[in-house]
Amino acid sequence: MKTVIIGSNHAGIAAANTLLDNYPDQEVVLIDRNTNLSYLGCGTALWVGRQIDGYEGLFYTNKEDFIKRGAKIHMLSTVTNIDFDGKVVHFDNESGESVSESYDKLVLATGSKPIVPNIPGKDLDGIHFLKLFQEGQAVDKDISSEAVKTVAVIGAGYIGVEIAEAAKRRGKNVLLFDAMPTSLASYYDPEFTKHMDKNLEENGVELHFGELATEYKADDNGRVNQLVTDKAAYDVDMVINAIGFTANSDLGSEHLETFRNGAYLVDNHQKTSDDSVYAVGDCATIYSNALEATTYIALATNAVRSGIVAGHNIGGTVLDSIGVQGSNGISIFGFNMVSTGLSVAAAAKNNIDVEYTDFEDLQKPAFIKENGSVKIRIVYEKSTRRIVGAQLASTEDIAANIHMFSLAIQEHVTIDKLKLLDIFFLPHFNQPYNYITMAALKAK
Ligand SMILES: Cc1cc2nc3c(=O)[nH]c(=O)nc-3n(C[C@H](O)[C@H](O)[C@H](O)COP(=O)(O)OP(=O)(O)OC[C@H]3O[C@@H](n4cnc5c(N)ncnc54)[C@H](O)[C@@H]3O)c2cc1C
Ligand SMILES: NC(=O)c1ccc[n+]([C@@H]2O[C@H](COP(=O)([O-])OP(=O)(O)OC[C@H]3O[C@@H](n4cnc5c(N)ncnc54)[C@H](O)[C@@H]3O)[C@@H](O)[C@H]2O)c1
Repeated sequence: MKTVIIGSNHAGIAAANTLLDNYPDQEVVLIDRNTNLSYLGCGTALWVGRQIDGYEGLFYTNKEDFIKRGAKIHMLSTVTNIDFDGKVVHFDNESGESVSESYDKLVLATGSKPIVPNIPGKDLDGIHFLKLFQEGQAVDKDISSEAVKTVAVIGAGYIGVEIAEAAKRRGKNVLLFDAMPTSLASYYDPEFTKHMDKNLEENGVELHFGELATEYKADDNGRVNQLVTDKAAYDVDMVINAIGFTANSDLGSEHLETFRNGAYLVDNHQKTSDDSVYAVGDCATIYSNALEATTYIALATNAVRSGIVAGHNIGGTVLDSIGVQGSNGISIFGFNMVSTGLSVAAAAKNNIDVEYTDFEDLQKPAFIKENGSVKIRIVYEKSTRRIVGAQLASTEDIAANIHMFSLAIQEHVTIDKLKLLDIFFLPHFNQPYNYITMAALKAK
């Protein structure tokens, strides 16, 4: 059995690893247009902001490793066309020749592409995106220039907020814009984002929310020097666009069924509408246990798990995807936020009638000196009382809490089941009347 995988980043790599590690008879071919594989984009802001020494540690595998394990891998090779009936993938290889690979099974792991703001001046010099390693290098180079004093970041989602912090850490004036009235509006309710907004402001990031970029203007050399919005004009030396990703499904969208954003529609084996074709990671849909529906969530964590599921099903072991909660986290200037499932705002947008319960308390008993306050919100469906989301914010390390809520959503746990849940107590870590128990007990 020969499997061709198009795209060898997180999702494609996970599918390839699963096949190579578990099914020795499988012939695996990887094709990718990039020079590198396995780049952890999550490290870009850490590297650009000089919180880590360099980018070298941001790759976890390479071409040679796949060759050693018996796979064939074509890097710098762009797939131009797929003959789904004849089961052949056509691509331009590293030498520029048009070549092909036949397949028994095909895995589409072509990921996502940044959404481009469609405004005048969008192609000027000094305007960046932040997806590929090479784009991270370009941003780092520009930020390292003395001439760049003011950086505008368009989009205050995860990439925008993280790179705004990085640019600030490099001593730049940073202007952060978003169409929404707060940062991180897709992940948290305003009661939580207001703390992140305050944190950004206190650290010198200038916030411009509810303000839309309408034009980028250039100097005589064709480099951006002004950002015009629906409210004002700002002199800037560099722009970073981060207004979200969309699925990169150009190769198969005419042949395969797709979701409303163009992502390949897949079943719980990651199989598309073509029996021989699987799709994984950011180019595919995913099942949300909170929504109880198919949706689109571009995250590396989902990419890895979907690659594993596809790999096993292709290899011959039936493995059902268990769906996801879209769990995510962010840490900015020492302030941490994590969320899973639906916020109250996201539930409303999806016509799910919810209640929520909030609580705020110190992480540890007051007699412990190093201690921060934690704010928690648990969101549950009114009719069934199943938990559909949770959000936490603190200067404390609260990250691991969210995994429990992720499992609760996956397993349809009700808010009432959480009230007397056995949660250990040790003053080094938490309180006997801890905020999870207290929030659950307070639920209406
Ligand atoms: C700056 C940044 C920070 C992030 N931080 C986090 C984080 O902290 N946590 C998290 O969970 N997620 C994070 N993400 C999201 C995460 O990186 C993506 O969800 C993940 O990369 C998706 O993996 P993928 O393999 O599906 O797709 P991609 O990473 O998009 O890879 C797709 C691959 O397909 C190749 N390809 C596409 N078309 C073709 C073609 N025609 N021919 C050949 N090859 C092709 C591309 O070259 C690429 O290598 C971050 C993303 C960015 C950009
Ligand atoms: N910490 C993490 O887990 C992490 C880090 C980086 C990226 N990612 C993932 O990568 C993907 C891409 O990240 P992203 O930050 O580009 O997307 P995002 O969806 O997190 O944020 C996009 C932001 O852009 C705003 N926006 C949309 N259109 C706009 C417009 N015309 N003008 C101004 N603002 C506009 C939205 O309101 C939103 O706040 C996401 O799926 C994200 O979850 C995750």
